[in-house]
Amino acid sequence: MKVAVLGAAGGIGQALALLLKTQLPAGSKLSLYDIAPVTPGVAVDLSHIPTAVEIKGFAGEDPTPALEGADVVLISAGVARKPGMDRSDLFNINAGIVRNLIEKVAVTCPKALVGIITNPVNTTVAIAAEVLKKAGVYDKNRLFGVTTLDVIRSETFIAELKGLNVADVKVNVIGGHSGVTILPLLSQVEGVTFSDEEVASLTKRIQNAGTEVVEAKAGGGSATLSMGQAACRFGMSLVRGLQGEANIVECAYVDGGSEHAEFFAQPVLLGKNGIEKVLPYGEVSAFEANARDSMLDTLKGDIKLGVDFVK
Ligand SMILES: NC(=O)c1ccc[n+]([C@@H]2O[C@H](COP(=O)([O-])OP(=O)(O)OC[C@H]3O[C@@H](n4cnc5c(N)ncnc54)[C@H](O)[C@@H]3O)[C@@H](O)[C@H]2O)c1
Ligand SMILES: O=C(O)C[C@H](O)C(=O)O
Repeated sequence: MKVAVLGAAGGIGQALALLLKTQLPAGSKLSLYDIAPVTPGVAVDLSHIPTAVEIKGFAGEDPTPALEGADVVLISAGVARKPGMDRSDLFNINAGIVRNLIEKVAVTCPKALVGIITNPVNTTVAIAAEVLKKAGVYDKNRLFGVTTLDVIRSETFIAELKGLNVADVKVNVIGGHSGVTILPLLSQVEGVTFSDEEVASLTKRIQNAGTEVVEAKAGGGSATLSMGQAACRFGMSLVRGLQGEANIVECAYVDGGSEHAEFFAQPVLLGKNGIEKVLPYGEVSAFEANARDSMLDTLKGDIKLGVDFVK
């Protein structure tokens, strides 16, 4: 099993690489790539951790050596928000970065499962899909926008509010990954009830949680450590699915034939070929149905921006 992290010298990349070095199955290979010259050094640093995961780091303009033979590629390369910015403000820089990296993925490891972390996810995933289509290697079951941070935030905040053991809290988060497009399905959480006020305020907190971190870091970036954990959880789920483990389900932003939009975050069953099955997200409350329908213009606009960028 080989996992490549692109953007590996960054805040997310380093945290993710550390977690993968300690959690990937014995015998795995972990390859780190970033334009930053420090990247081989990051790999040397991590290589001193005693796990049976072989790690190599690559810097420079060409990610090809890091991508050769990769089964899973996780991409966090690009710039992060500062206070006052929206995720869409990152489009101008990150769109080109994702396009260029995916062009290399298409040539070097077209069968890899690709998880896109780089924002704006609603748009960068559409960019990746168009690039892969252009190269003739698009497989909708192998491309994912990583929305796991919305899921772990929801689990954490629900457990805090209701005094639950966070390990017992499971929640689907559907839609996309920005503002109103993030929709936690609180009505489905087992063993708790929420008042209307709690639903409204908790939904808002989950939707604005990225901004909560951006403001707290006061110009020093956005979520990196919680995102490293979220990306590791998602990456490990991809790996476990590839290894044939049963019942691996995660919410992700995928081209899953949704009736709502070309890309939509919802639960998917993972397996040896990526998505084995797109799962229904279940019954929703009137509040959730309204929030879902109201987000669609925004989400479709975000997707169109990505499609038009490549066309
Ligand atoms: N999906 C999510 O839930 C989520 C959560 C948090 C952050 N993000 C996004 O992830 C991205 C990275 O955030 P971060 O905090 O790690 O930023 P960061 O600035 O700490 O790291 C980004 C890294 O990307 C590298 N990079 C830039 N251009 C590159 C290229 N062409 N090839 C390879 N590497 C390149 C930089 O050198 C840097 O090391 C941002 O776009 C951020 O908005 C997404
Ligand atoms: O908010 C951001 O800009 C980063 C990330 O998308 C997050 O949700 O924390």
